[in-house]
Amino acid sequence: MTDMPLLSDGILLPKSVQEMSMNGDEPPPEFHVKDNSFGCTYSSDLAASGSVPVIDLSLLLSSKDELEKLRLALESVGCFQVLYSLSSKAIGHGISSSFIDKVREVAKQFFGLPQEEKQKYSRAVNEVEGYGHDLIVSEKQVLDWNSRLFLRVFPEHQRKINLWPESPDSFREMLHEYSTKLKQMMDLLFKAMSKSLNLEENSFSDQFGDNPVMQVRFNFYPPCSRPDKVLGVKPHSDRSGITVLLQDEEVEGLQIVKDGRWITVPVIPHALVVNLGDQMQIMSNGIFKSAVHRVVTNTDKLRISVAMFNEAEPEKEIGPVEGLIDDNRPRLYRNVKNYASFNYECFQKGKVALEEVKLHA
Ligand SMILES: O=C(O)CCC(=O)C(=O)O
Ligand SMILES: [Fe+2]
Repeated sequence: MTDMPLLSDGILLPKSVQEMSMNGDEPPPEFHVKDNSFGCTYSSDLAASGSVPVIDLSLLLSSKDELEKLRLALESVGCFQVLYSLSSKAIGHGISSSFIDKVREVAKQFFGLPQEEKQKYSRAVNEVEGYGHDLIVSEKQVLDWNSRLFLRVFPEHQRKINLWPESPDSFREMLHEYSTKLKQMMDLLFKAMSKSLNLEENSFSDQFGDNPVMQVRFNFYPPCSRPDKVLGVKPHSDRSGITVLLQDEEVEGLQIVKDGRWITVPVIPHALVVNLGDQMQIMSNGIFKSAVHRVVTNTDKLRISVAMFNEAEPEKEIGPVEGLIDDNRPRLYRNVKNYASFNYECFQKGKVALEEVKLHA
């Protein structure tokens, strides 16, 4: 690692994954997966195309069966796909397939810009927002084979608009519209999740506060010559309440753990993937599972995904909802504030945040 630039709190490899991919370079050892800490062996042989429940958003608040399907999905894998209808009127949140095509197109155009242009939005040291790659912050860390653009979208007054690309032209407008629509969808999902557990509709959203944080992450995974050794994203669970993920329109790569095995989340037209995050696992007193997931690489196709995350206002304390604590199910987690920064501290120490907030009997 001698000729790598040394930053005050992290090391950046001299070449971006995009450059290495274009040159056909062998990924350096910093990217090689050795093992993982989630009890699943890293082996692509284990990955099977398994089923992930598909839920119709337009039925969620009116159909008991659909609500039951949601609850079962969240109690088992913490992941489902949600169909947004082709007709925007049918749902009310106004997501049409042509708008989804636009989001994908704009994301593709951004990642297709020359490196110097994208560097304009590159993040400052120790600041998570902006365009960039993994920094090495600990010796044990294995790097992810991706570039990404990470931005805060809500609360609106906290947007760092100078980090929002000016090119392509429609980027900012698209992102504002996309995040507004997804906020509505997340509100609806929070209500449905409460209802599915026989709780008051606002049980989860009240804990998130009036101005919950929302962030977006545009992920770009270039082809990789060693998919047997290198992951697009290592196994992790999201720190969010929920994550709504727009997968690439044709290239699969996302896998989740189901019954101790990795299964591929298939690409379904007109569907968004919903992953439950740690904050919802905490608020549901462990009834809902934060989905453990990863992204695999492939040798010849690039893949783009767009992940939208919500989290509680940092100064609000979150914890298990009272109605979900009883003698049979004692309180599993302590209350916690600012889970985002707590999660990052744990990551730097090689610890799992969700384990650290667990109450041990
Ligand atoms: O690219 C994907 O499918 C998933 C990305 C992901 O897990 C994340 O951004 O947290
Ligand atoms: Fe994730």
